[in-house]
Amino acid sequence: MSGKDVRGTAPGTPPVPRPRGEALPLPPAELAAGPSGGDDPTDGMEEAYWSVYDGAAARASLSRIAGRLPRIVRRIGGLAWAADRAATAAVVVLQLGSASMAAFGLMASVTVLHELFAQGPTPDRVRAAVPAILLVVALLSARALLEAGVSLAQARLTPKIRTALEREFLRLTAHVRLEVVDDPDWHDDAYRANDRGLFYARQIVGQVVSLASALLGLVGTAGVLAVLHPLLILLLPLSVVPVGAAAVRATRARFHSFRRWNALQRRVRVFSWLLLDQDAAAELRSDTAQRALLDEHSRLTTLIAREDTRLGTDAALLNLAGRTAGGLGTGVTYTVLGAMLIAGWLPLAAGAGAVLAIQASHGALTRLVDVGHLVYEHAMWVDDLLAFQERCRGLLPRRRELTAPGTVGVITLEDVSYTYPGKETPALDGVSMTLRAGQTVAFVGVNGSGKSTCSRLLAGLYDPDGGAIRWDGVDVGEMDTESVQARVATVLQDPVHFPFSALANVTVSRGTLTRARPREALDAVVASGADEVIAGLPDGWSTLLSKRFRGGRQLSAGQWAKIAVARGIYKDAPLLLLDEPTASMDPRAEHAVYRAVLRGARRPDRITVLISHRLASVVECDTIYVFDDGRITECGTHQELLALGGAYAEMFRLQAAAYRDDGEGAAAAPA
Ligand SMILES: Nc1ncnc2c1ncn2[C@@H]1O[C@H](COP(=O)(O)OP(=O)(O)OP(=O)(O)O)[C@@H](O)[C@H]1O
Repeated sequence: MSGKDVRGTAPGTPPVPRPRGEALPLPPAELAAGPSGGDDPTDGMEEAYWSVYDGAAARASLSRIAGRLPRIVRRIGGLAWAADRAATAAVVVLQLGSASMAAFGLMASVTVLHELFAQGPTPDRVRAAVPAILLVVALLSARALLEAGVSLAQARLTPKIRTALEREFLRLTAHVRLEVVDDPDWHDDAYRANDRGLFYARQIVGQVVSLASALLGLVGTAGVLAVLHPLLILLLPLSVVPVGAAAVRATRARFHSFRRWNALQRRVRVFSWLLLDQDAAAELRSDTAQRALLDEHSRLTTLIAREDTRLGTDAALLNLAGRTAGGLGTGVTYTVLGAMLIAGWLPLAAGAGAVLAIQASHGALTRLVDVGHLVYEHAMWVDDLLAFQERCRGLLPRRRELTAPGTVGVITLEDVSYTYPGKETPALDGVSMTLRAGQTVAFVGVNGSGKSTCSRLLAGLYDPDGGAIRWDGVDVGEMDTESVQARVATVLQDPVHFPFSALANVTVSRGTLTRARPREALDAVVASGADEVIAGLPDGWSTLLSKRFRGGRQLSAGQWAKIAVARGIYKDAPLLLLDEPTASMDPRAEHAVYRAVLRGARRPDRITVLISHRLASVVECDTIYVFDDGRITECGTHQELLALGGAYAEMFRLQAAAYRDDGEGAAAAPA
């Protein structure tokens, strides 16, 4: 189709770039700043789908919590075991030991009381009680030592679990397919998992240990009570269950609240970040936009504060109701105990021992309910984090035995189409082309015509919905995705400004910040013109390229562009994609880059694709593809396309006219 208008437009009737779609209506005079401050301030904000699968807390009852706790403990135990077996075993053994000491201590205390309440003169009774008192002291000391051991083992275990989870979380989020990252729902999930899941993962180990300690303490003291009189055990729940129920209700309310407020919090963070961000600082000031942003930030935080107060008030009232009911329960317990003593069911010494044991059981059971609900709540966030990680595992790029070859002779696109998730019209629609090693090709066309999308498909960042991309006849869809990405170097117009040294900014394209190939690094920076930039830095290659750190340097946009081109060249890939890399460079620098990658240093084993709006820079390309509305409408050499007199010829003349120095300039350009 060389030299032809693939839409069949007759030469001489140039399809001048035109606006697409309906005529745009006037915008409204007033803008909604965001969610309103009505009953539900998240009105109008999309609820993320994560809330659908994670509504368990809102329906939590005591029995449900009790039913789930064993599974949670097993899960956290599994994480702990995987992180550090020795420390996990130590926590379990020492915890069991500490609980036994507590139970024996209580029994010894009952013996002390028994001796003190026995018949006979007081000095004799005290003397008789001394061995039991010494035993109590010894047991309590042993318990303190064992608990210190638990804390030490826990201190070793907790950071390991958190680090392992965080590492895995970042590994997964950094590797999921690119279109996943474009999905706002995924961002909600990732934000929540990062903000809450990782945070609670650190706390939950300690809480599970406290839960186990409370449970073991309860078993011990209940055992002591059973020895004194079995009826006493039945009285216990009276005083603590109401408190626990109130705590569970408060948890449920908190969870509801967070679910509603997650999206809002994220919005607040966006404003805080914009107000803090160094890159936004200059524009913020020149637009005098600080006040508008601060106003919106303050409006949102006021809504959040109001909700926090409502939540706190509800929790306090619930707590009060729970404690009142709990107090009544305790009153009933002691009344029954008194009645048992009066009826002679219990000797006085056993009654005093029972008071001690009831108090200890009461404490243990309250702690159990309290920590149990915390563990239940926090485990949901940890579960949520683990579920998110699991979901990310299903969103990773394709893994295959077959890897992309180190060199490629011909890349073909056969009728390739691609539609972005959530969009109805395709960004690429039936694109075919052949790219040969040693060639430089250009993609040109109006904004939004599909050039970058096509280059992202070539780079293996997206998979086509239809058609195929082949490397020397082999479908890329059969190859391991990351191996394809590793064989393509992409340079973007807005490259990432890595806050690393100048050298690491170049070497990062080969996946390392610490190792360099000196000769190749130098060649790459010379080719891109970054050599002069680096030579002008105080510490040369070692200069940190970020003002955020002491001693760091800030580069200009054009200087960053040169570094980015060097990074692309240094990757030494068989396919080099340059997506408007020179837009911010000065004319001399741009010229030098084109000399390096397009003319002088053209490599026989490399395919170079250049996307550019400056048509003067694509003149020497072997083939120029003209994109329009996701399709290729023309292709050929510069001369062929000029002769065709289509969209390319029109755009070229338009730009050329702007450079004419006869004073007519743009006025001479066709309308
Ligand atoms: N990440 C994305 N998610 C959804 N739609 C996208 C995304 N990126 C691009 N698009 C849409 O796909 C179409 C093609 O965009 P693309 O970036 O490929 O155009 P382009 O020719 O490179 O434009 P430009 O010259 O402005 O860089 C446009 O309608 C654009 O809005």
